Amino acid sequence: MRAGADPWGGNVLAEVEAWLDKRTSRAQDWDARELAAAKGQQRVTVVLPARNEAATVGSIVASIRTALCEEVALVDEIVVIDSRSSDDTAQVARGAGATVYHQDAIRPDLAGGEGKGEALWKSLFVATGDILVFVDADLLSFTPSYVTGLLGPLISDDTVAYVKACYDRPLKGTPGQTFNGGRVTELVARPLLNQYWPRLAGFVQPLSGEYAGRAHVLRGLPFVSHYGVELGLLVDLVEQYGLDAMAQVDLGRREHTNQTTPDLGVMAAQIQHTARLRLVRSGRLVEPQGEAATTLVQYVRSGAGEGDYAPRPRETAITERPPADTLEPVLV
Ligand SMILES: O=c1ccn([C@@H]2O[C@H](COP(=O)(O)OP(=O)(O)O)[C@@H](O)[C@H]2O)c(=O)[nH]1
Ligand SMILES: O=C(O)[C@@H](COP(=O)(O)O)O[C@H]1O[C@H](CO)[C@@H](O)[C@H](O)[C@H]1O
Repeated sequence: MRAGADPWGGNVLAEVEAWLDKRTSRAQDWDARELAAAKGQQRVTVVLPARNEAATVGSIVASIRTALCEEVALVDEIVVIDSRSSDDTAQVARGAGATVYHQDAIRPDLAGGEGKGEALWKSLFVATGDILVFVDADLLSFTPSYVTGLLGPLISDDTVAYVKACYDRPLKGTPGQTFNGGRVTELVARPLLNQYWPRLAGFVQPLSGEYAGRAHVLRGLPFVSHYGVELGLLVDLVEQYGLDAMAQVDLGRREHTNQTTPDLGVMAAQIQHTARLRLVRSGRLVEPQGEAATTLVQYVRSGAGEGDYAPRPRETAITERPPADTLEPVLV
């Protein structure tokens, strides 16, 4: 982050200001061929969690395979975790060159996990990379520079454990805007992080679905289910490894298949539950009256007549998987 005079005006911690200068880079700062030469014996796995992404997963996988496996030997493995898709995500991903696993077929002895966080946690049991790069499978703006940029800080600096993407996030239907996307980021995650974890206030896109980390670090962390996974990882990483072990890379622009606002309401609740449970765990919040409600009642027109609405209860409870390294391996 190239700052002139202090643009922050003392509004962020001095540690964050220094971190932004030291640990922020851009995708164009990193060259795939130079990284391929520099990575040495380290293996790189790109993991795509995918639920009903047949329309987009194939082009993302093919783009990575062509540019970063065939043309430049930077990526060693492309894994797609089929997260209970009802379309032909798995077939499309396999046809594009990915190794596809169904999330419930990985460690079936460990039943009961749900959502994106479960898909990512299960990937830890099958990905063979020393460095894992996570990329959403619904991206409409993907380029191989997303992967190269995320790998740059990790391959070039052993003291970096985790790298998060940042980018402009336009939202369909609001031309000319660059920050209307990331609605849950702007309305829920960023306020929560600024209030309770100000050391994380330097992450421009704390919920971005593109990030990378050292596999042994990720296997030592719990994974929150559903959409709590990104916030949970950020909080646990800064508390266990410190801010200086984390970096962010500007990938330019990110467009993806946007969910509806009510569906993002469920995501928001899951993220709020994640933050609340981290605050309770650290003793910063006391819940005298027991658990917070996990049913979110939304409303739809009942169709019966003016003013008639039907409640639409949505479950927002989260669970958490323990660090993968704490589990006994199973003999197959
Ligand atoms: O239960 C789930 C929910 C989501 N995803 C994947 O996680 C990524 C991000 O999810 P989504 O696009 O729903 O979130 P958004 O980007 O809209 O916030 C996408 O590749 C999804 O296919 C998944 O693997 N399992
Ligand atoms: O950043 C956000 O607010 C949400 C929703 O983005 P949009 O409002 O649909 O652009 O998207 C992210 O959040 C999820 C929860 O952490 C991540 O899993 C997604 O990968 C990410 O796209």
